[in-house]
Amino acid sequence: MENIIPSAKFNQYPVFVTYSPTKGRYFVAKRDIALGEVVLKCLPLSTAPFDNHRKRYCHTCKIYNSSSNSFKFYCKSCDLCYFCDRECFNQCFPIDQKIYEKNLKVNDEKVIYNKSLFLKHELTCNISRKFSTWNINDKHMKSVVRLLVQILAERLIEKRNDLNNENSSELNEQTSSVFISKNSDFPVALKNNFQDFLLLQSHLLDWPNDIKRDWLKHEKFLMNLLKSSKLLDEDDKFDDLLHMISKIESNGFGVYYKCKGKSILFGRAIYPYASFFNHSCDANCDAILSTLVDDESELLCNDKKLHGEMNFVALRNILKGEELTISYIQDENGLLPLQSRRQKLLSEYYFLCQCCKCITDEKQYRKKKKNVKNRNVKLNM
Ligand SMILES: C[S@@+](CC[C@H](N)C(=O)[O-])C[C@H]1O[C@@H](n2cnc3c(N)ncnc32)[C@H](O)[C@@H]1O
Repeated sequence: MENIIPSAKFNQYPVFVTYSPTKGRYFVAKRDIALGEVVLKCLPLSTAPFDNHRKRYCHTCKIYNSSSNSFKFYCKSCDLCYFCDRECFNQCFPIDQKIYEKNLKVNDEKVIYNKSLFLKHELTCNISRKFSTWNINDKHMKSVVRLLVQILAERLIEKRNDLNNENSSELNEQTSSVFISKNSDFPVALKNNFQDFLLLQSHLLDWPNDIKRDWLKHEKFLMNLLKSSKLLDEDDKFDDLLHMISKIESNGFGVYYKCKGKSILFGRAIYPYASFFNHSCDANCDAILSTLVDDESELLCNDKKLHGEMNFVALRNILKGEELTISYIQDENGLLPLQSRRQKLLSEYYFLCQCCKCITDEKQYRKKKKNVKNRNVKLNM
């Protein structure tokens, strides 16, 4: 748990990671940070739209187009991966690669097919098709397993890469990047690999029995499914998978699009480095996804290479040495009382919130309680 991520990883950003026994690892400001400043940019390790949103979510560039009923390009085999245009389709299916290379260019920069995307799809297409036979209505569980499948595929690709003694940096280079751009903005978004995912915190041991029981009901189906696709290692036990599932649950980000002023959740994603943001009920940072569309369904960001990228932005001026936090729960106006906030975080994330606001509120609550008790004692005298 004390595994601290080397600061060098965040060289370009005004942050570093440190550790506290009560809250684990967390981000701290390396210098004063101004309101609105981007403190971190990350690319997803894996993303999973909910079933009813998959046809409007581009598997390659990660755009969500709420104004489209369904994208025209998709994998007819798994019916899970949809693509906003031919260009994105060809990133995943290099069959048309020759035609593609001849005809397509983005801003005069050569666009190459994404080897990692292609390999991952090859490894998971079969399993995605078999998913339709999974008798479960829980969209949360489904999206968690979809993320798990992609993460296991990532593990296999990285392992094969090591075995083949290939230049792993070459594949890692392509792991999360969609379009390779010569003049990408500085600082560039951070990419992650399976080892980064392994560093994340699991709360499996804190799970209530009913949650564990729910997952155990599906043990046979999931183990068979994963074994048949060769995504499992020989020594993988269901318990190992449950730890990964817990990592996904405790560290996953909801991905939203905007419609009529409301944020609508369309899936989940894993951004391992971004998972070092602890929660605060008075957070000083917020996560913004480049895939967002505004009320008129117009894309806020037209640059394909930036879709799926999560930007973390300062919500106020932050002093050097301050902890950087985001909010895991929705409480826009800060109206939820201490008990409700803590209860929500306990039931959804399995931890007792120790943020500054909760600690201050708790002290006030105790003081009030003590005063009432003293008053009652006096009245009884
Ligand atoms: C997304 S991770 C954040 C990074 C984490 N501290 C670590 O070391 O990996 C979420 C976990 O961090 C801890 N955490 C985050 N915010 C916290 C808070 N306000 N109070 C106590 N623990 C917190 C909890 O264990 C939670 O499950």
